[in-house]
Amino acid sequence: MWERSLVLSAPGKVILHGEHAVVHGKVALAVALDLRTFLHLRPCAEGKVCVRLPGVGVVRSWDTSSLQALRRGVAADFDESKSPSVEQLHTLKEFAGIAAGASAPESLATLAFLYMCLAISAKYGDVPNVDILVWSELPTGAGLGSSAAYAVCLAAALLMACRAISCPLKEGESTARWTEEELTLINSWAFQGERVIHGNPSGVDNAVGTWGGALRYQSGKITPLKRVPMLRILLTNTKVPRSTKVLVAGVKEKILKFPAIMNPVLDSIDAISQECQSVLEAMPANPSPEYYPVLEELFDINQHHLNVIGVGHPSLDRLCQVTASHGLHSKLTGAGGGGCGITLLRPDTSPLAMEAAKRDLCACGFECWETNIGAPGVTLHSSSSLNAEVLHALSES
Ligand SMILES: Nc1ncnc2c1ncn2[C@@H]1O[C@H](COP(=O)(O)OP(=O)(O)O)[C@@H](O)[C@H]1O
Ligand SMILES: C[C@@](O)(CCOP(=O)(O)O)CC(=O)O
Ligand SMILES: [Mg+2]
Repeated sequence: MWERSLVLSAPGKVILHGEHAVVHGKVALAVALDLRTFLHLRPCAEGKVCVRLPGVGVVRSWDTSSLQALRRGVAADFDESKSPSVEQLHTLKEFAGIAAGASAPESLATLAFLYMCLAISAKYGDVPNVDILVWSELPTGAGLGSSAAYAVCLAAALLMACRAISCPLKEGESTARWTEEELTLINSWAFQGERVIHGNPSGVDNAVGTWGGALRYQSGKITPLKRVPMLRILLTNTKVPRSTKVLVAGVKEKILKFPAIMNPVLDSIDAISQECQSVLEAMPANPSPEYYPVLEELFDINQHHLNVIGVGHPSLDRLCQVTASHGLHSKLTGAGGGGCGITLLRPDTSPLAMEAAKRDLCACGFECWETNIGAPGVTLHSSSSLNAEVLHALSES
């Protein structure tokens, strides 16, 4: 029963190779991050739907009856396989008092919530009386898939609230996950949320948020990587804000303008992803340094390609230069245009060299930290399993 208060979470992701190209049908390799978005779901007694999104400054509530009426007005063709239409989004914006062209984080987050709440409830029953709080360990709009983690959490919570999926947590268990079939449903609704936020997402980010681990993604086909070695990755946030939607649209424009020039670049990125997959799957769990020169060269080549397709940024160039001065190789990750870069750390990278690189990156105003990759996908938590930080966020709400 979901009637009790529940917490669920979904991870962010790092794209190793294939960002942007994956929107155009090429292969991407992506891994789940150990930074997560959390959602607290509880029933709202007074016939209301309440949503609090402290990360983007949203506190909204609506009467369930007004959402029900709104749904009747726009619901006819809600389906997890259909893109949200311009008309539907227009109606929802008017209802929520969001300006037509608004692209601010709070507007997109509210719109995604409203769309998913109405669409999921239209398919599975009445608009549920829910109180939803979402908070995240992920920086927003930095290339680590915060939009997908948000959409995956919303999809799982709303599907549970509408009883379209089970509440898999058994008495005495600290965490639980859903069946493959239920995860497929969560993923397809999360993709709709990503569509509201991104316009034209590939689906790789919500796939990682749903399934976790490390996977290859191409045109909706999700294949877990056979073997993933212990890769050490340094993540650096340049803190330069950017919008995935705008960057993805810019790449499309460039491809349309120069197809003969841009398509070979996308093919080359595809080949990089495939080459990287072969290397990773051939590597032992604790790889020796001899595997690294190829991985490093693939990072360098892809970073040049991403500049060619127009998603670089001076802050990312700086990041690459600084790490190169310490013998380390980096590329942007996610949509680029600022946001985060990843740096491959070798097994023989000395702690001293890494500290020096970190110090120089911080001196540029960047924030950096070492990450663990391959985290689990969307997960339901018992309150006893939540760590102190999560409990603190809950108690503050
Ligand atoms: N914790 C959150 N709460 C509400 N909305 C969020 C949250 N995290 C992300 N979002 C939504 O996702 C958008 C950022 O998505 P995007 O530009 O794709 O960047 P990224 O996915 O790389 O973080 C935000 O503008 C906001 O609408
Ligand atoms: C650029 C892209 O490949 C990844 C975007 O990731 P993010 O939103 O920047 O975390 C777009 C997509 O795959 O939908
Ligand atoms: Mg995103």
